[in-house]
Amino acid sequence: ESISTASREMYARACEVLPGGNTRTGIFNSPYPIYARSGNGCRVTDLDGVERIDFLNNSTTLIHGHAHPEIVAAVTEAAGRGTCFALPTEAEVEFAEAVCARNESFEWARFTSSGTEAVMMAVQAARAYTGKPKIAKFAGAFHGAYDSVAVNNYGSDSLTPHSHATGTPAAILANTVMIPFNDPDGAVAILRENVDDFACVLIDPVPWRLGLLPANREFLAALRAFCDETGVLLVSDEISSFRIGYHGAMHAMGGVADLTVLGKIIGGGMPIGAVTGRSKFMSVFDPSQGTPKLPHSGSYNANPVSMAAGMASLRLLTPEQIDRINAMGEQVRRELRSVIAEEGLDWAVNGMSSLFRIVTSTVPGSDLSGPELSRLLFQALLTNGILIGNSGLGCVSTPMGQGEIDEFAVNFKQAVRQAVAAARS
Ligand SMILES: Cc1ncc(COP(=O)(O)O)c(/C=N\OC[C@H]2NC(=O)[C@@H](CON)NC2=O)c1O
Repeated sequence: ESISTASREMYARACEVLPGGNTRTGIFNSPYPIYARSGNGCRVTDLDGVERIDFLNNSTTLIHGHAHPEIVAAVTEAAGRGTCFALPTEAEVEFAEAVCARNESFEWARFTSSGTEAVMMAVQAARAYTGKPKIAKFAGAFHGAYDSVAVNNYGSDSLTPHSHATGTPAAILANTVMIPFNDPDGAVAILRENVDDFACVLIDPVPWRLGLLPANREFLAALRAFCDETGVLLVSDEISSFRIGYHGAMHAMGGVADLTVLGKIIGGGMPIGAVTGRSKFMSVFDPSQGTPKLPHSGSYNANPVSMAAGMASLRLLTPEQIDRINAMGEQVRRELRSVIAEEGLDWAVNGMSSLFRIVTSTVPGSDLSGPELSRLLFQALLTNGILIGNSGLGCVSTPMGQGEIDEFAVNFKQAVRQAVAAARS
């Protein structure tokens, strides 16, 4: 049934000028997406004026929700003094100081306008520093649209490289090696097969496309030991997982990376990406000693509006706030699990800290499994006042309180029943 008349009409209009009316694959939903009109705190309103609690927060970007007054004030003030310059600004230095203060391995930082670009620059920095061509990534893990890493990034554990970007040259796939997650012996054995060709290992310590299950400490220790022994760089992509602790995901799990990629929450809702890490590796970007090994420009790199929004976002993200949303995240996972148990379903609710992911049945052949059921659940939640990702991804934001969690639990029960009924009809 039509969830939103205005969105359906807007979608028809969009299809005249955008491929499939879309400009971001991850948020396309058939028969048409719901269009946002506005957001305020932890609630988002669509073109029909329907309000929902936003447990997706732009795929976990908006850790302080929509239109946080301090972030809006910072953006407005910065924009009023000029949105971008072909000159560096104090805002870039101040924000780099704030980012580097988050983790002792963040000696130098560098900014981009998206996480995808930051992953690309981190991989290129590893290749520039080591002179080696190959990179290793985990089968199924998502790291954005850069073609060297957009390989096996939809959750499959296949170790055979395949790209979802049709037409990616074989030479790209030849330099991207798949290794198995949380399998120290399996991963290190594959790495040793081409040890002299590797620039880096790229890991998201809490890979949400792999079900949002964290890397275990032994696994991280095995990767660190391999990298220390061989000089292969360990690159931690914490674009989504940095929020799990004040010093980031690797730190929270006892690991140490050589380079760390950041994005999403550090930008306060404005376009952002960052590469951080040991100065010896980051030196490939340094132009002060002559032509850098790795030139990297970008018209909006470190633009003062993103810097100001990022400063406000990090300032608001105190250890106390992180502890509070992490406790709420634990409560959300507990509430959803009890609903699933009451309904007699074998679904899982994974995640840690303020992140969660609802994974429908993993029993092979179950009629209540797979992406189709996740989409039915997503649609049912939309008609029950809740927004989560179409793959079951969600997160808690700082404007939330007990009321939102209680409302989610009640509406989730209704949505689960509707989704199961629809799956069985
Ligand atoms: C670990 C990781 N690495 C790199 C990126 C890319 O950063 P971006 O260019 O700033 O989007 C991301 C970005 N986003 O992941 C979620 C993304 N992927 C998606 O498929 C959909 C998920 O919707 N449920 N929407 C999204 O925004 C990431 O999580």
